Amino acid sequence: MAMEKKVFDSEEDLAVSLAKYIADLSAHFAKNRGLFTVVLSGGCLIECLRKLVEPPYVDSIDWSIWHIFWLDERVVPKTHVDSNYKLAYDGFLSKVPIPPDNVYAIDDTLSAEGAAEEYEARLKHLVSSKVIDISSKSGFPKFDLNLLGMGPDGHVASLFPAHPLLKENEKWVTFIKDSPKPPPERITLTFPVINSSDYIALVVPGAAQADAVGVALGGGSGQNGEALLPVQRVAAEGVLTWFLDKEAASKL
Ligand SMILES: O=C1O[C@H](COP(=O)(O)O)[C@@H](O)[C@H](O)[C@H]1O
Repeated sequence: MAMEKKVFDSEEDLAVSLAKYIADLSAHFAKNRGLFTVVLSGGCLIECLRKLVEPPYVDSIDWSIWHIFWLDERVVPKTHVDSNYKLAYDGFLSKVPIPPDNVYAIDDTLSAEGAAEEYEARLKHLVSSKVIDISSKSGFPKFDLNLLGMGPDGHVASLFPAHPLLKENEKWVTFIKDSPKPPPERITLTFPVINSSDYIALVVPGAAQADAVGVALGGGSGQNGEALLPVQRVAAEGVLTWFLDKEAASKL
């Protein structure tokens, strides 16, 4: 796997560079695949996408090829303030002409178990219809671009430090009922799926994440060499790019 680290003077500069990175990948996949599968997380990520919904990108990107998925979701209605769908819709999806049929939200009418099973079944169907590729290396679904955030404790998606779900290596989608960060019930893609992505952007602005960035990029590990933080388990089949501002990078 190739890994790049970009550190920006400000969160504004990070957002500008992230928009160009995503627009370039969209053009690349438009040319090579005719489709662009993009996974969104919640949290700060959506705010960092704000330059994509402005000129020149809002008018120059071919939004018709985009297919949108969620990295994780909270078990709440789509209208709830904690919903990652609502966050993405309000801040991004409502501002760009992605075809509504290409937006694959996690079902908010089901239990955590039910929603995870239903999303995995939907992903399998989309693999059969060739919207999503399968990784020839891992056998798991391979998204074109996975846009990840990271919490101050180093969690990514709804995969938290020292939680047994970190080691899930069969399911594509799973659920958690004891998330240390509220709300407790969530649905999440698993590490084998995340790590089969062609491109991953780890978008981490702000001083609150500095300690975790310091451990992750400083190579900190536990007694038996195991990763201390969930974010240290992130890898991409293609390229993993860290987008940091100088506050987030202050402990490097
Ligand atoms: O709970 C969550 O947290 C992570 C990180 O959020 P951030 O606000 O620290 O960026 C987020 O990526 C995930 O999607 C979300 O459900």
